[in-house]
Amino acid sequence: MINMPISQQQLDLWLADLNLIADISSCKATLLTWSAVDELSCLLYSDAVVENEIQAILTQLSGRKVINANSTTASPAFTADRYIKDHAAQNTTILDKRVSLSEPISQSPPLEVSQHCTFLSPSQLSTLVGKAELITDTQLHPAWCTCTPVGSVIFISLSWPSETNFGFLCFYHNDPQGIDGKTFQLAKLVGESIQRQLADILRQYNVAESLNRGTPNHIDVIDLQSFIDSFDEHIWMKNTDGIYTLCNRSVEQAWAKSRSEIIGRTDVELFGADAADIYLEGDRFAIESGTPIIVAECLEGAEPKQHLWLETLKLPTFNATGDFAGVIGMTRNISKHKAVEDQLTLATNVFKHSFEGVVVTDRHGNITDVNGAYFEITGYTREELLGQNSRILSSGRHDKTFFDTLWNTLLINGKWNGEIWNRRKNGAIFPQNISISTIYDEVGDIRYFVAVFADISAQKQNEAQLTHLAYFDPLTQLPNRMKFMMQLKQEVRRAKQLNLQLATVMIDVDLFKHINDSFGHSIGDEMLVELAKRLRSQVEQQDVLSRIGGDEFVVLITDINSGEEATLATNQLRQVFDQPFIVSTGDHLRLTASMGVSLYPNDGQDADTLLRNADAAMYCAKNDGRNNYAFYTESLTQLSLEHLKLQSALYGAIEQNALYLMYQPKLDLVTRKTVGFEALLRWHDPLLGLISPAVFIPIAEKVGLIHDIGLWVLETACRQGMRWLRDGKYFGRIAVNVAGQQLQRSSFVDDVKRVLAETGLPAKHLELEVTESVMMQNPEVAIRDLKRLGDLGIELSVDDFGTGYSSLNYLKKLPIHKLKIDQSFVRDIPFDTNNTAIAKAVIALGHALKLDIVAEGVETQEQADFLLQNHCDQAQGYLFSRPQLPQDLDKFLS
Ligand SMILES: Nc1nc2c(ncn2[C@@H]2O[C@H](COP(=O)(O)O[C@H]3[C@@H](O)[C@H](n4cnc5c(=O)[nH]c(N)nc54)O[C@@H]3COP(=O)(O)O)[C@@H](O)[C@H]2O)c(=O)[nH]1
Repeated sequence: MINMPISQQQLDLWLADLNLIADISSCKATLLTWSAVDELSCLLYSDAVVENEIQAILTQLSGRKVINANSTTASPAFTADRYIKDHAAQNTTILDKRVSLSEPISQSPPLEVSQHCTFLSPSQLSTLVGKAELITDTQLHPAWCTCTPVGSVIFISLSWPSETNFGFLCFYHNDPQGIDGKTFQLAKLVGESIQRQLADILRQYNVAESLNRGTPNHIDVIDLQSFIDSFDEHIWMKNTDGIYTLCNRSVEQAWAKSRSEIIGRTDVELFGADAADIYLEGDRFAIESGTPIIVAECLEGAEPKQHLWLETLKLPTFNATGDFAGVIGMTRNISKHKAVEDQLTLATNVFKHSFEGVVVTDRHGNITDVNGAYFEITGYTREELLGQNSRILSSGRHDKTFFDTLWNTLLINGKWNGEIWNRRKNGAIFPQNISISTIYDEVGDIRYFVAVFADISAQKQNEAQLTHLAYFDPLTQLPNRMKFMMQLKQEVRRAKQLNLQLATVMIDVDLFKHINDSFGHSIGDEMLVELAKRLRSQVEQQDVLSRIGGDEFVVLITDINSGEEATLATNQLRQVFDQPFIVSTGDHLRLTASMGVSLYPNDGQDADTLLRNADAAMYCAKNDGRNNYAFYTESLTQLSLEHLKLQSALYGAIEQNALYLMYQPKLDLVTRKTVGFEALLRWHDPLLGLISPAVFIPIAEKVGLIHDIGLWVLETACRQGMRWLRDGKYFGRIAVNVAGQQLQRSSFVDDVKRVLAETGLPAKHLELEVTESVMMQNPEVAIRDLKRLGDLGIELSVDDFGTGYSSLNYLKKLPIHKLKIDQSFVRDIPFDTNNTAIAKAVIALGHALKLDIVAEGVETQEQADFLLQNHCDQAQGYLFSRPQLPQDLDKFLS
């Protein structure tokens, strides 16, 4: 601030100038000044000026409330606003030149020193009055159109030499075009004159100040050299001709010249013309401004960090009579300061441009600074945040303990890192990864906290998606096995605590593979999605439904009180299969499922056991003919363990030659002659021993090995038949058992043809035994395929007849030749009246359909006699022969 008294005499002169121009140009004039509190007021005005005109101009130029509009006297001490203007640095070895205008000390109050502004040459100084504008018609000017009653106006800005604003010189007329270019020229002349007088006022003030200090005594003068030599700073003085008259030891060292080489010389002589120009320009500015200035210069080193930054204070000095006596210079090394400043700039830029949000709070958590990223992320403006407590962002997601731990860690360790959910201005909560550091003061007290955070919403979303993928089935969106197990474990814990019961229901869709094979996987997927939907609709909200495998679902029923309730719930689940599934092809497809139920706590105390036991029960249901459900019993555990062992052993059985065939003769009951042999598969595992096909065939079907095994049996049996044929042994037909899955395979007929072709066995020596239930599973397909096989010359028999449900309608359509009465009906005949009746009925039925009847499992003569008496055609059983290896069958071969 410049706080300078202006004499009444000076004000009178300026007023005279104003009146003169006003008279000559028939206009009105006013001189406006800025006050210490940044308010524009009227200092002087010419005759005929009216108050509301000044008011309008003041309002226009200051754009704010004005004071003292009609004052005609100078304020004894007024100040001017700061005016800062930047000029680009000149491209010389002196990289940066700045002039800081330190103003002289006034009487009262003291002036503020070090107002920084850009260095200006004397010629540039005159441009301070160049901020002049002539507006010939205020009504046509967008900024001035409201400034009635002023019609035309000239305004010229005035400054102190330090570029500190002084005020405005205004000439105006009430009419548009009332002011012309000539008045503008005159006005600028008056402006320049006032500008020069302002510089004189400042200079005179300085001289008066110096005189006030008194004359230096003799001792001061003689000790001057010693005095200045004691400074590390370079101190020198040049006279009015620019000749060095004084320098200290630091100058001699820095310039590598002795005092005698410096004193009496000019800058041109010492440093050459180019450098001298720059130095003298600074001197001139100090001289013309009459105030101290600071020039910063950089002496370039090889690398930026070797640059030497110097700052020279240039003070114009005056003798006792107030005449200019020369310039004193004091230079100090500001490289360290500059480095700190650079670091500060760098830190500021990092703060400003960081992608991470940065917030600085005081030790009470009140926000003192935020960077751009911070308010972009939070949605608040800087103004809204400053002074607020950082709690403003609190989402309410974290409890008191969380924040207690955070603050304790901060206080003890000085830093904390973690994830916090905060709330944006728009209310949305978002996760952030945040690092908070404590900043201490010199005595170790907490001064600030600085928090740097990244918005990790996107990362969280990705994580959530990955978690969803890890825990949910993408097709049905149901929890997967992993998620189900977690929930089951949790529910078991809860059930333990609250003494509750649970039911785990394993659901396996029967023969779902055929849907995929026959209709394609996308139809299969459609059905699974629909099935998931139907199952969901049957379970209670608190129950858990999960898809744990391709066609396997599991339901956890949490609220049951007894096994009966579990039965009810399971039956309800079964209802979802009642309706056909209408797929996108328009087909109405039906599904059935086998279900197994295990109960907590009876069937297992933990999640793994419960699931395993539900699985075992489900297999039991499956083995019982599918489309069924079973509850777990303890014996199932042992069974499923054995199944598992067998299952893995079965995979290597073919390669290890552990499979072989035995043959059981079939005899004509009348002639007792051999009519054929049934090939019966045997598996002797080196570790598990002899395993019955009744046990391992269903396992082979379950694990998908039945096709390979079935083909192996067919090939082996056909080769045996060929061997007998080659040996000239008559054997009738070799009967091979066909599993349900084999027959359902679309390539089955072609496989049989290929085996016959490869082995060379004529079809007339082959018989295929298909169980009644397999034929009835898909009678249309069975009729089609069996017919093709029959057409080849192969005989077909219905195995285990009587054990399943045969539709007579289909039976008569099937291209079959024989019915085999199941051994369960042969047992105990003729003594068991039921079996006797059934056996008779089957024989009658078969004969009615023109089929041969074979009784299996004939063990006694009574059975054989009964069958013969009742016209059964053929028989096989232990009575005649057990299944034998081929080499032991010679007596049955003719
Ligand atoms: N898909 C295939 N199934 C096959 C194959 N080989 C056998 N099997 C089926 O396994 C079941 C058990 O067979 P197995 O243990 O061989 O038992 C058969 C005979 O050994 C037995 N049998 C014969 N006579 C008597 C007797 O007088 N008493 C008595 N208790 N058992 C006797 O009966 C079974 C004959 O079965 P069947 O096929 O119904 O004629 C069985 O279901 C076989 O079908 C194969 O390669 N593939």
